[in-house]
Amino acid sequence: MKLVLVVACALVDVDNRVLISQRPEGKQLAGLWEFPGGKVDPDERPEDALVRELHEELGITVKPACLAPLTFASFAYETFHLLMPLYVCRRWDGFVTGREGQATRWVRPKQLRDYPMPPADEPLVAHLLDLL
Ligand SMILES: Nc1nc2c([nH]c(=O)n2[C@H]2C[C@H](O)[C@@H](COP(=O)(O)OP(=O)(O)OP(=O)(O)O)O2)c(=O)[nH]1
Repeated sequence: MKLVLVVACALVDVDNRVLISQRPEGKQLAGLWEFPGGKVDPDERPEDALVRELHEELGITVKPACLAPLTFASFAYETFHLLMPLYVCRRWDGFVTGREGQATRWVRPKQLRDYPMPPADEPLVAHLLDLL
């Protein structure tokens, strides 16, 4: 099966809340809450891909050095296998705005389970609860 590399980020604010965003209608997994991020382009460094996606999706500027690896998801979807490193980031410039029409929310770690997420993401929540 095709392996797809997607990078994702848990942005954490000063109150230890985590940013999630809702996948827009029309996309695969629409309506589910996910960590911002996206596919790594061929020849692109994962950290650079995440910096690019965070800027495109949320309008913030992040330094690659401010991305700390936390854990990863490995999940077999029907048509591809997702491998998704999850980084944590506590420092960025700018204000978070859903630039692609997506809803965004700052959520306390304990409340993450109240938001339906893609199946690949569910095991990640425990790691955030441990960390935060
Ligand atoms: N960004 C992100 N993607 C996730 C998460 N969990 C999860 O299963 N995914 C999946 C959904 C998509 O299949 C893929 C991310 O790709 P994407 O958002 O860049 O691409 P897409 O399918 O929306 O659209 P496209 O670029 O193929 O047009 O990873 C998550 O927490 N964050």
